[in-house]
Amino acid sequence: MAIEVRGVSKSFGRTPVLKDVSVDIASGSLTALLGPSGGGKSTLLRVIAGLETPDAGAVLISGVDATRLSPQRRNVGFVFQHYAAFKHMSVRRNVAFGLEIRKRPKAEIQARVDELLQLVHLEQFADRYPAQLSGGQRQRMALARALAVEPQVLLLDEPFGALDAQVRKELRTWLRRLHDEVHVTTVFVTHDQEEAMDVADEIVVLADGEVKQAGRPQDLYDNPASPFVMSFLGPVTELDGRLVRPHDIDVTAEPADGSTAAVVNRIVHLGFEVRVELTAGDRDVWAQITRGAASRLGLAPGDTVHLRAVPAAKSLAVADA
Ligand SMILES: Nc1ncnc2c1ncn2[C@@H]1O[C@H](COP(=O)(O)OP(=O)(O)OP(=O)(O)O)[C@@H](O)[C@H]1O
Repeated sequence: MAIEVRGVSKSFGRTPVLKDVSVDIASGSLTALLGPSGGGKSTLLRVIAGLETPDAGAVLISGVDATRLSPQRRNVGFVFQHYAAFKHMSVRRNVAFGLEIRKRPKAEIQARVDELLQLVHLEQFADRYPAQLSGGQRQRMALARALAVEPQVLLLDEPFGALDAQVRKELRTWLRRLHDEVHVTTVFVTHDQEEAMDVADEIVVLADGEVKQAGRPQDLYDNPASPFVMSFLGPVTELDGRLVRPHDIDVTAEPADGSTAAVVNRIVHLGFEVRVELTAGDRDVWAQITRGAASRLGLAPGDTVHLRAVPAAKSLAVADA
């Protein structure tokens, strides 16, 4: 179901946390709310869920004004970072919980829970207790529980935030696949741009309570609306007063039209790529080049080289920051 957030504002005391926020979330999409800590992501998610009431503006779910509806009546599933499972209940009972309180017939519950456990690859753990699962398995159980009642919308607040990097990566791939199977409109909060780029169809960049930009990951990366978005979505460096992506800088031994001389300080080999740290005038700058390019140039600290942004490079004036 599509979600429309229209002109939502919310303050806690005198502090505005959401300022006239409007967001369109397409039906069946997987959308990331991405931004720095304290930017208002969780608050926006809670407003969509009905756990917070906005001071102004509206939330429409599937075209219906849900602003004054209780969370229960919005038909949303919710998963938090520190998911609280029922410790004394088996995985199966945890997943069944929402269906049991809705007094669904036993056979239906059993069939649905089996299907969900399969979907989240926990069928062999059905009779374990939450304490006997790994963190990643517990989060998958939380997702199965949220999906059990067939929500129209799934809202995930840093669902993998507390897990280590490797498990996070596995779970986000898994979430993407799950979403491709069930297509429930999903919004997840993250402060990790790589996670957002990897998983989401759409990214909404939220900072200081405002939507800084929204769009497809590649579009935001290639055409950031501001230096803030550009630096939030990937590495940047400054060359001649402009922000550019370090992989968009050409490093040459000889000067070229419009190039800037720079002195090599340090060369860092990062597997396939090489990070070259330099000083141009009184400014630090870095370029990311391939191993092949680095060895062709025969770079060494103290060398003077010449830098130029490649012709198609996206760059923004630093003064806009
Ligand atoms: N119930 C509340 N009462 C008072 N202030 C709050 C409340 N909830 C959130 N805030 C404040 O609102 C601001 C935005 O918080 P929010 O949790 O929405 O940000 P966030 O982008 O999700 O950050 P994080 O990534 O750290 O979770 C913060 O400054 C926070 O301290």
